[in-house]
Amino acid sequence: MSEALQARGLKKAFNGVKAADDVSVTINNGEIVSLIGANGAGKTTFVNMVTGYLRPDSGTITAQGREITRLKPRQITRLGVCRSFQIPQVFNDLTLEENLLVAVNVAIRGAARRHSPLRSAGNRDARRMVEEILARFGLGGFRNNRATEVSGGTRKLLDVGMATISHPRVLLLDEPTSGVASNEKFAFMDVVMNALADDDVAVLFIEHDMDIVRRYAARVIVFHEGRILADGPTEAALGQDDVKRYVTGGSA
Ligand SMILES: Nc1ncnc2c1ncn2[C@@H]1O[C@H](COP(=O)(O)OP(=O)(O)OP(=O)(O)O)[C@@H](O)[C@H]1O
Repeated sequence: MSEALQARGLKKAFNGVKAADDVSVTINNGEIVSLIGANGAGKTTFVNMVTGYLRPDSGTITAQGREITRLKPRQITRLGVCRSFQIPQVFNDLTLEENLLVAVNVAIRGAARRHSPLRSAGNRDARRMVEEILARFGLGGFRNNRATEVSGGTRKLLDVGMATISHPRVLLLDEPTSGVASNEKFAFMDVVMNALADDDVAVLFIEHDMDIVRRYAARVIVFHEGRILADGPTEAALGQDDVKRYVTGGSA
């Protein structure tokens, strides 16, 4: 099956404000998709619903053909839909290596209760997994630094690395480049995309910087007032008149 994620007719209102108003999206395996839209357009609401942090008022969500609509975040993670947050969810007082060890052990413990190659992983496997992520995300040189001692970009790489521990089929990144210095953004995204390139993982990332969107996304989904204004190949979507008018201000 090529469908990694399918959302159908998602609706969510907060005190009468329609944060999602009949949102339907299908994402295929291996697609790199950017979610864009003005502040309050409904991007994070969509990501929160897909990852179980918010329950839609109506609509359905499936991942690899399996319904996940009412599952808890941890259950959804175990089914291969993982995320990073706008603010990195890392332990500031731990080193990068220790942060990864904690995350790997949580993943292994979760896997013990289901059919997963991680189920029988022991301490040595945990160490190997940590080494693999340190290498894949170019973090080896910072392994003994605490999370507070490294740059915003490095902390974000750690966060994204932690989100990939169980080799997700769908990875949602909420503003991955926020908090990354502007002169580091492209290098940061290069590392992230290279690290994910071999996994055939579908990547959805929320982004406000159209230079980043153009460079890394093959497809763009444009949110506006809780609805999807455009969904298609990057240049076609960004070139749409209403997208220029309501979202990119004609600059894209
Ligand atoms: N927990 C909540 N309680 C009340 N209103 C909310 C909540 N979450 C989102 N909203 C509202 O839903 C709408 C969509 O918000 P959402 O955060 O999804 O937008 P966004 O596109 O991610 O914006 P941003 O780019 O600013 O992060 C906004 O009007 C917002 O105020």
